[in-house]
Amino acid sequence: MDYSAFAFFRSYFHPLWISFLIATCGFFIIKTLRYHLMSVKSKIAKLPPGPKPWPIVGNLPEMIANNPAPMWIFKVMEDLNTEIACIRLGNVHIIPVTCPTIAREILRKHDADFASRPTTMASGIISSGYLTSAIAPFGEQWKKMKKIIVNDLLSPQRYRWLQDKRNEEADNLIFYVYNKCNNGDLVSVRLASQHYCGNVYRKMYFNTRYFGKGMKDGGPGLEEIEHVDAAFTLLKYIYAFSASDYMPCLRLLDLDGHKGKIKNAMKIMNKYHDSIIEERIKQWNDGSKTVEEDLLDVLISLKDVNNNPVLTKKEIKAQLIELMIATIDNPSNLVEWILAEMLNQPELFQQATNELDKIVGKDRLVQESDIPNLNFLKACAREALRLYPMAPFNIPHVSLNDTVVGNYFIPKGSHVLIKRSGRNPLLWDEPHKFKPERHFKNGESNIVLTEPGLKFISFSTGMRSCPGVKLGTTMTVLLLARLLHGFTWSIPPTTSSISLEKSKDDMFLAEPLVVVAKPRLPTELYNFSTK
Ligand code: HEM
Repeated sequence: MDYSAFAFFRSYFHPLWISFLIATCGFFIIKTLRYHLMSVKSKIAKLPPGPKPWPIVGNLPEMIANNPAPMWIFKVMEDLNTEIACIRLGNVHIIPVTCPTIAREILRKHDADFASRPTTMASGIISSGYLTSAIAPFGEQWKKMKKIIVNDLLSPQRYRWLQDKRNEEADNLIFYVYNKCNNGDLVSVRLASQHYCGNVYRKMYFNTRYFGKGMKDGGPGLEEIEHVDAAFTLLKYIYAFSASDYMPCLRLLDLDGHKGKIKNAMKIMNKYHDSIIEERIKQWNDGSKTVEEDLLDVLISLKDVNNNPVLTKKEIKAQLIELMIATIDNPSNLVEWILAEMLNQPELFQQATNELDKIVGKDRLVQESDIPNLNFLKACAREALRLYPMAPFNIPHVSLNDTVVGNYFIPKGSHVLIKRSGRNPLLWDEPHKFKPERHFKNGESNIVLTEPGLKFISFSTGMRSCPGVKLGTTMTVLLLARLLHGFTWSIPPTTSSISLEKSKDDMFLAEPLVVVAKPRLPTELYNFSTK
């Protein structure tokens, strides 16, 4: 054997090479076996139980006859006594899931298999053709936008950078409610909460509270009310089971009127956003703007390695609309429900204010830095997430592969809908009762709003989970804390009790909570010169 042949032999039979070869072969053998196992399993496994579909239209007739669709789906599951079902709408398999164990199997074990989103009429319009992150199906565009949201908009440094803007809006909330009290007006908790969330959003992204002239009492003007209402309209219709999504031949007809409502709401959003975005891009291009002052500046200034803008104007516009929907809905809805529950259980008010007076005292306003110590308040927010989520189902996940879950076959392309509220009597005692103290049961001393066990869905888990945990928690808890620390709340004399009835066609309280607020802190704490 000459030297080169020996070297060849030595290099190819080096133990490292052999280990590498064994590992590679092992990997491919396991992958192939897993693939075969899955196809065998999927041949054996059956679809989850569900109502018998009609030819072509599937269960669409029943869905249309039983509005609202989510309630009908829950009823179908109850009648079938199942925690996972299969309902066929047109040729789409809808897989509703009400069981945390199966939810964990989907969002943890098979996370990558369920990492896509449906393409619907509404989501296509709202995201300008899937240019955004939450709505976009799995793919390069989703990866690009999610990375920007996580790294450039919601990073810990950015969160600290935006603190003054959030503080201004927390102060403005107190100022506005105080002015209402002083005028002897009742306070709409819904309006105050939604307005606070809208303000935080506008301040963070557009560096302004008002799109119009503004209001002296700190409240919303017509423009801000229109802006927030448009966002809630988009939210209401984005995944609203429009028949035309399952029967494309109906698309042109807009039979349920969803398309018209979405287009109107988009017109309003664009009316307020577009001119600001366009003017700002111009200012950066002509050099009249050089310092980043808000997140719109951040998005415009993102550059690739060749110093070209990372985002197009269209992408910025679409992403800002999606972020508005993502930011404002949950905190305002949760806080309205919490106050309604507290008005019916005054001892909860007492516990909350005891905590606030102990941690914060009465000679300053509650701040973001107090949140880690406000465990009872966080337990209230957690309890509201368990009972009163903003939507009946998590944002739909779409399966990218044939998969077996809970021993059932889930075909590629299925829309998986995981129930958000957690009211299973096997997991919760008195499941329908608002009992914040249940979250301290296991000696918990640091309450958080996340629920990785998916006993209810708060921020979800896995690849498509919410990147806004920190901001969402801060906005929810600070909104609640400011309202409870700054004011004593009571039922108007003309009302006997607060109804906890849920609205018929969405997840809000049926009637907006309009109640009496009285200042409970020294007068000087309410005097702000609002910006
Ligand atoms: C209390 C407040 C909030 C709650 C309860 C909440 C909850 C959720 C939930 C349940 C999802 C769906 C996860 C899934 O598909 O499995 C989600 C997605 C998302 N949220 Fe939030 N969210 C909150 C606040 C925010 C905020 C403040 C932002 C950003 C500023 C945000 C941005 C997003 C985005 C971009 C997604 C889509 C992620 C993806 O598809 O990859 N959220 N959120």
